[in-house]
Amino acid sequence: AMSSAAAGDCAVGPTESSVPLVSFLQRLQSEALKTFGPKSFDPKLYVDLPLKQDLVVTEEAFAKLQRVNGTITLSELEKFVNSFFGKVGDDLVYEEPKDFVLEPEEFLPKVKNPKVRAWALQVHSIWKNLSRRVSDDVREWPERHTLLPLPEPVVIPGSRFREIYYWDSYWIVRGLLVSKMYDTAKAVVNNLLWLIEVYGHVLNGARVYYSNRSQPPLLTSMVREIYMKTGDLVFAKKALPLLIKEHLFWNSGFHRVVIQDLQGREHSLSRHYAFWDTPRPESATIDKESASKLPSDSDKEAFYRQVASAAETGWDFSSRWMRDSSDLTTLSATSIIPVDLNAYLYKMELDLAFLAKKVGDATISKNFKEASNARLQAMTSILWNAEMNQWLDYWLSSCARDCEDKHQFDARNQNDKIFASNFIPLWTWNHKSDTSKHEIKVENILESFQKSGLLRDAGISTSLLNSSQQWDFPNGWAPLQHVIIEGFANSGSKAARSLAEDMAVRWIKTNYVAFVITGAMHEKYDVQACGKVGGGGEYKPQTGFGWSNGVVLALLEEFGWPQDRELEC
Ligand SMILES: OC[C@H]1O[C@H](O[C@H]2O[C@H](CO)[C@@H](O)[C@H](O)[C@H]2O)[C@H](O)[C@@H](O)[C@@H]1O
Repeated sequence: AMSSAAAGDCAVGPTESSVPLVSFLQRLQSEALKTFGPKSFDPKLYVDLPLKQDLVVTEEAFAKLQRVNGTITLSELEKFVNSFFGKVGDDLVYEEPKDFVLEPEEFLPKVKNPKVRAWALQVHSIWKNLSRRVSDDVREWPERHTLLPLPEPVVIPGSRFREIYYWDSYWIVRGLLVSKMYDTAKAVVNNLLWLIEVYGHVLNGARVYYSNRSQPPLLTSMVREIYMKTGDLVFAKKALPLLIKEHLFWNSGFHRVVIQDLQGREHSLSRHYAFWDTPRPESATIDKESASKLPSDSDKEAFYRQVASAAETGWDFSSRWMRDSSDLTTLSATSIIPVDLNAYLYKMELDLAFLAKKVGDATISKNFKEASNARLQAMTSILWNAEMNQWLDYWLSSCARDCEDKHQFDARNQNDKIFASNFIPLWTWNHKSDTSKHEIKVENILESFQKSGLLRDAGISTSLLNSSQQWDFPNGWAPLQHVIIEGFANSGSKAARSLAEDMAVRWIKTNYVAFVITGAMHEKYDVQACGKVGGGGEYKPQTGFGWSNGVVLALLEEFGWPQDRELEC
């Protein structure tokens, strides 16, 4: 057994170098922690501060600040921050979305209950609060900002997440489509496409310090959803080459892993891998503290890579990526072939085949259909577990000499712990073609889900273990509810559709009750009781909140709400 992330976890690899502005802001961040103390300290705030003057001038003034016993005094630091920086968040200015109307035409036609309609309209109106555009200052002085100069208006998750995020955007787009805000949805996507143009992949978020990694890849899904609603072929055509570039990012280099099955067939699957081996700038003080017990610099570097790679999974953090669920330094995200990532990539391949066909490129379409077939085979051979009737993450047993080496399949390496992600492939599953070929039966998956213990009074839990990390029990997250509900709803089974509706009702009710109690939509909820908000993890729970709003609207659109159904729990 390996005790730390360093042991054979494929953690030595390419790294990006930090830009001078981020290195300086990180120094400011660690000084600020000394001066202000840990109470209510959010390290991200410091790397988001916009500079008023050039870095050299700011650094000179910083070096001259007075210290007492090695610590900058409170008044000195406050004065310095006020004089040399704009307010955090000033780099993204409020922008009224042009396609927002108070009550869109044909809004949620299946919602018959007036109280639910009224609340849905309130949720819809939150898009106005979450809409921004990059300030002129960022365009004029990009080197003074960690925010990237995105070309079009954005919609943010909310609170400390004051920039665009990759996978959050999928559910934001789904919600915007329900709100008939097609131009705003296209603008969100155009920004993400711009990131591919500039960096070769979609970044975790639109800050320069997020460029070392991506997040769960759902951009083709966004383009496809928008195309389905608008029929805009020009939009789809423009997106296609960049989406193909993104596919290559996830299927080459350190993201690609080859595994040979017991019949000797080779399968290519993907994993998460960040190009980073130092603390995450937005959480550097926390990462350094976590790494402090590791013995050597190389152990620390390996740990930092695992931390950043776990952030790429979107599940930061979770016992899912840890060898010992009580010890964060055992994070080993690069040693796992994740079920959800490969399900999203399977969908990416199907989406690319679909979009290519629409724009008239039969060869590209055929190539991606073949790629999707190959991934389906790979997922069935390596990740599917026929006894448990669910897909399981696969642990890579060694890194061998380098990460390009072939791995040999060993059934004991499937992780038999229950996570919500074990059921995500159902979302991308074609119940007409995929089931018959592989003897994977929706009814069996449904039974295994019902027995799993994941479904609680107020939604689907992320896992069964309370590790105090935020992507574990008892937290329920909107994106996971949505893909599992949609997976069962569209699975072709009546029983599965009925469970899906039941889960949608639980989720909508808990969001509503928490909204009434707190006046806000939340980033995560506690699935143990209706109206309870989530917790755990390294930052204070946030409100806003992009994906929660999007999922409520999307579920209401799909299932509606009868006149006589209560909204309270
Ligand atoms: O600042 C800590 C981490 O915060 C982000 O992760 C969380 O919020 C994101 C925005 O809602 C969400 O996409 C992610 O799933 C959450 O875990 C950020 O993405 C991390 O990179 C960052 O280190």
